[in-house]
Amino acid sequence: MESLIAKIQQEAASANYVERKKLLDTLRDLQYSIETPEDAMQRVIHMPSTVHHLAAKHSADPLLLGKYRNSSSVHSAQCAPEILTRKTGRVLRYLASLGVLKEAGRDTFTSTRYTSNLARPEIQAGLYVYFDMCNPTYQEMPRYLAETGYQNPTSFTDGIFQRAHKTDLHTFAFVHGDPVRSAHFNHFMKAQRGSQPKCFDLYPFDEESKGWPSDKPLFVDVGGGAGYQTVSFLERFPNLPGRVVLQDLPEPIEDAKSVVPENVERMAHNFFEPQPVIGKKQRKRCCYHDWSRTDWKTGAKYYYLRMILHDHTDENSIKILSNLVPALGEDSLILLDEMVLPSQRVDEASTQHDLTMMTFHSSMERSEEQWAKLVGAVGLKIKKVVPYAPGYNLGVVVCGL
Ligand SMILES: C[S@@+](CC[C@H](N)C(=O)[O-])C[C@H]1O[C@@H](n2cnc3c(N)ncnc32)[C@H](O)[C@@H]1O
Repeated sequence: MESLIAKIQQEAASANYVERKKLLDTLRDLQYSIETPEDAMQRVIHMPSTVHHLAAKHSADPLLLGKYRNSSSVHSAQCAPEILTRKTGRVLRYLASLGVLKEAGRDTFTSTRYTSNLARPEIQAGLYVYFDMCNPTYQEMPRYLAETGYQNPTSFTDGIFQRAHKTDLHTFAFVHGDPVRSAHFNHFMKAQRGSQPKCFDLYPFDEESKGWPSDKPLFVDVGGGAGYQTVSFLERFPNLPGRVVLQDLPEPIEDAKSVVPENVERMAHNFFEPQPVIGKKQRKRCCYHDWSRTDWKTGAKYYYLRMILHDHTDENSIKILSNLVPALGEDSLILLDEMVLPSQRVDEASTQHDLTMMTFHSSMERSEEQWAKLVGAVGLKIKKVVPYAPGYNLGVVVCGL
């Protein structure tokens, strides 16, 4: 057994990220293949809430995970007497049984890799979002689907989320209407796909924007949240010419103050309204003496939308895209940084994201065929699709006129 474990650890240490994911999937399947029915049931019935609950809701965050955050190596923590009451002692024991902590000896717990992974602030924010907002939607889902005849939900204001949270607000109005929820959600976006490759590693932004005038908008992060992607873009390409603009609803734009550098233009903008960043207007010369009367919009080079349209039904996505199309110039591109699902054998994480989209927003993750149909509906063409994290089905769907 020891040599088997050592061999697997060795494999993991030398694996690239695709191989590592394959290894994780294989180990999971191996675990399932040796479970009894009761083992499977016990794991499943506790899956959605316990770790989230402990890590996100009660004192577990500051007292437990926070305490072990920096203790990935030899640090061993004698638990403070106040959290070694019978009740919290039972919680620690439970977390240790899940591998979240390691029980090194009587009343002594040390961290594991799992501890420090969960203790990262942006991951804590994600656990909070799932515990606070997602899990109730999963509990509501069976009832909602039964009542609506197992149709795909499509309502923005009367979907599973609204029934679960007893609100008629659309999801983002609900989220940003509460400062604590809004802050957690915005921070959670940093964790989303945080350790996977980024499109900025692969997409040829530098090549494509050679010669772009420095007074024109280069990169507009539409619905960019608190700006974590804008920051990644600038870290990867600090010297590209042109303006960089971050747009979102007022609350994330406020949060972005402490995230993005000062040279980023922060702009509150509702993407259901016309895109205001259209660059300079120029007059187009048709022939030697004749200047056309028509103003020629130059548009920004990139309108970048990461994980935006997956939050929306086709109907609303068409509205969002329609508000971008008039801003486009000949050289403009809309970059949809999204999942591009394969037509079969979709992996666990992607199907989980898809179901979260269903319960949160009545929306979905899409395949390339679905993307083509969607952008085609507003007269756009897919120019290319650039996959950048194949194991996770992430890609940039590049669209233009
Ligand atoms: C899934 S998050 C993605 C955030 C960011 N693009 C990222 O990848 O980190 C969706 C974002 O859309 C924003 N959003 C929702 N409705 C919006 C609207 N009507 N106008 C502008 N932004 C909106 C939310 O505030 C949120 O920041």
